[in-house]
Amino acid sequence: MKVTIIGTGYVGLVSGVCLAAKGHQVTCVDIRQDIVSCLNAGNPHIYEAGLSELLTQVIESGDFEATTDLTTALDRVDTIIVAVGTPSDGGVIDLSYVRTAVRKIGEYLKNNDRYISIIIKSTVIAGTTDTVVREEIETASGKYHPAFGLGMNPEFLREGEAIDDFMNPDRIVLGYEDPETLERLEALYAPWHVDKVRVNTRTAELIKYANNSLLATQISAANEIANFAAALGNIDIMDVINGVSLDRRWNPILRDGTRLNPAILNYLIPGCGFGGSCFPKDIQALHSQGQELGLTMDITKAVLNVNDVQPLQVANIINSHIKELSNYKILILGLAFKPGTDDVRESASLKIIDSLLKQGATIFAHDPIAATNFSNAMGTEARKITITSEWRHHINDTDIIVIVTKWPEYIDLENINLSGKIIFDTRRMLSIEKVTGAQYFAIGLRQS
Ligand SMILES: NC(=O)c1ccc[n+]([C@@H]2O[C@H](COP(=O)([O-])OP(=O)(O)OC[C@H]3O[C@@H](n4cnc5c(N)ncnc54)[C@H](O)[C@@H]3O)[C@@H](O)[C@H]2O)c1
Ligand SMILES: O=c1ccn([C@@H]2O[C@H](COP(=O)(O)OP(=O)(O)O[C@H]3O[C@H](CO)[C@@H](O)[C@H](O)[C@H]3O)[C@@H](O)[C@H]2O)c(=O)[nH]1
Repeated sequence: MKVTIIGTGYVGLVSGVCLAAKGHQVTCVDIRQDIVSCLNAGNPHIYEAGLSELLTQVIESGDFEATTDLTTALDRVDTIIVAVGTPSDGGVIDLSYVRTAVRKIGEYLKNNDRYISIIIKSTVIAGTTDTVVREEIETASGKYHPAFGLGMNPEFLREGEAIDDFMNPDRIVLGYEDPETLERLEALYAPWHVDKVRVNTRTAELIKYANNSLLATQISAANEIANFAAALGNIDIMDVINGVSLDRRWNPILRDGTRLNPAILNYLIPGCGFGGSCFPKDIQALHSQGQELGLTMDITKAVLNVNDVQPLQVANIINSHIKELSNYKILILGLAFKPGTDDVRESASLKIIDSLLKQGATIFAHDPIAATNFSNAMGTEARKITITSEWRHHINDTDIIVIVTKWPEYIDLENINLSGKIIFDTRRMLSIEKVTGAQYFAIGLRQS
């Protein structure tokens, strides 16, 4: 099947190469010529494990091409996927990229009588595809749905595991407003044999938000209890979480007496808050849409409130031992919002470094792949910190080491003599007993 994808970021590019690897002929469109040139040369502009190899493979098989030429890309296909960004504009979803992309499709349809299905993959608030998207296309084309098709196929990939998530999804949600579009979605995902959920587009949209919101709610709830444990003292929140997770409703006991160990139990680790390109903006968008509907959205608001201040726990906990940080050298390990990605959007490191700089600390910072993106995100403030590619060289020279991103290489800290230092493990990466000589700090742990 031939398919065009508009927007070639984390989602559009990963979807494009994976659909091509499954045998579809994919054209990816982006407005940025630099991205398109890199992709056609086989070089992804983002980091994802396995992406580079898969891109080379699908270019060589002739199943993948990138272009800035939307018209030619539309000439080739009857199915278009829209995967442009939907950032937050002061807490409200910014649909301008989606509007622009679908308006251009509408302008194309004005002079073209083929039946084209437009499928939104971008995360958009419930009711967007069957109102905003439909109206943009109708206004620009002068044609009315169902003269064209409308679908919504939310994406659930996690950065760092994006290829594997796309190739082996938990389920595929096929949102549709007309039977022809459902047929095309079925054909597109025919190579995948997993649970498929067939619903209208606004249900598909809300499945995406509910999924992210319920995960984020659990993170904030766990973080609040972690802060409680630390405030009371002499409790390690990990012992509490372990105790709770033996409830059979969290972790069922199988007939042979073993446990099911659901993935959520490895996922949920109290720390310095959720970041990334999705949770913060999506939870904000859900909150503001709920308020527009006249709802108070109290839980959603609380999830955001807890998360906003959670990175500041790092400075707070350090300050409970050291009041004045201006003579201290601090090494921040990890700048990406999570391991396996170079994405720094809403990374906890941004807030942690900002709070420590305000106290006059000297900051060294390391990330194996996200340092350049982080520097760009900090802007002129980046001049106030030293970004290093050799974190081990700075150990002797620093007083406090803060692990913010769980990059596997930082486990080496268990084998390094850290005498006299503070190690702050915000991701519970290290075994406390293996940290030699250092004072071990973590969220949800205050040893008396
Ligand atoms: N990043 C993730 O892990 C993830 C996972 C699931 C869903 N999503 C959702 O998918 C959407 C895309 O996210 P992303 O992280 O891939 O975004 P991104 O910012 O990485 O990529 C968006 C791309 O769209 C391009 N673009 C913008 N307007 C365009 C236009 N009119 N024509 C062609 N290209 C255009 C941009 O140049 C950019 O390359 C968002 O709605 C996001 O919420 C993201
Ligand atoms: O107990 C936890 C678990 C996660 N996080 C943080 O939560 C954020 C999100 O993590 P994760 O879900 O692994 O990464 P994303 O790549 O942002 O993926 C989420 O957002 C995507 C975009 O919507 C969805 O597609 C995925 O299903 C959803 O997991 C990261 O900052 C994590 O460090 C915590 O702070 N504590």
